[in-house]
Amino acid sequence: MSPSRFELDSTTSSSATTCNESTLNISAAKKGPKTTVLRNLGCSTDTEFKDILEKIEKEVERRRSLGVKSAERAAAIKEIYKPLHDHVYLLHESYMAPEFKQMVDYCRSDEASKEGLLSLMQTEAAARVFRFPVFKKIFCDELIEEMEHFEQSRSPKGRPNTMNNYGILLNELGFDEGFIIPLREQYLQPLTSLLYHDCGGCYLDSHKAFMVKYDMHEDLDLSYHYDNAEVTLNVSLGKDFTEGNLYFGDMRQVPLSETACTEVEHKVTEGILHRGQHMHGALPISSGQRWNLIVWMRASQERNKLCPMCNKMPTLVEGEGFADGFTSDIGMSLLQNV
Ligand SMILES: O=C(O)CCC(=O)C(=O)O
Ligand SMILES: [Fe+2]
Repeated sequence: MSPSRFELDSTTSSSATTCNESTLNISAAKKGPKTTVLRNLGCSTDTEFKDILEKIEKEVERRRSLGVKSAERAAAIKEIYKPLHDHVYLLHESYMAPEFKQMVDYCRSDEASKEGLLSLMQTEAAARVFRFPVFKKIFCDELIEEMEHFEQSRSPKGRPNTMNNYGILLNELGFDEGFIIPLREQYLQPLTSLLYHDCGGCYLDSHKAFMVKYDMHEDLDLSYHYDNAEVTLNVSLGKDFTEGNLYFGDMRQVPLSETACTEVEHKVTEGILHRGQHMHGALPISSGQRWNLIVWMRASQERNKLCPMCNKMPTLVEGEGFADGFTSDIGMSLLQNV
């Protein structure tokens, strides 16, 4: 039986901790040390406090309802959406680049070692950032066609996160069972076990998968950030575009002043594998349209101990589907007693 999945209680994670508690009593909060964050952000008058607290409450509510809204969209999509290419929802080896299959076969073999795998890979593009062919071009084209068909449909659309306004959440379309789960379990985990054994690569047990899309008239780039993931796969699917390379800095724990960034070219059909906590961003495209498949892979064994987003012991509430990839065997009451 698989354990239930949990998400972060957004009312108590990172900056929301201070802010949510402040909502209880603005005047009292203004006197306490917990408002330092808001003060440092320039909040000093009653009106400013009230405004910011309203915004925070709205954001907390938005995050709390994400799972339920997503499940509602998934149900509506199942009901009304007619796929263009049914076959792209089921992972098949014929979609994969031969180099990728060779790497996976090697990793599944008894003599597999990290050094052996590295010798099969094209490059280590930056520190522990690996680039290699994943899919055949024909499959990449069909997957984009399916996304465009979906985008044009009247189905509701879930966007991946606040930084990405035009991407598509793949679980809502029904990609998890037949495509992303087998890709993660049978093909990616053999690689990540060797490459990222120190950050959960051996026991990735859930994910969040989505498409990102950049276009001259829409989003052009993605700011510097880290992922809510232990390990991330990012596959360039097309279409034709210029520029839009990825860049990588250092792990998020390293101060920006001590970080030099490395630009990594990302070619269509190739995947880039990196640690979720490795800071990165996407440079603006200068023409065309760029689509990427992003799989944020999670290891509950890692994140149950330390939340990768706020670097604290997580405080959890029960969530829909994979939620944020946390699990619990000890029951909600204990988890919420923080
Ligand atoms: O656009 C890209 O290639 C990067 C996307 C990314 O880093 C993300 O969605 O987390
Ligand atoms: Fe990212």
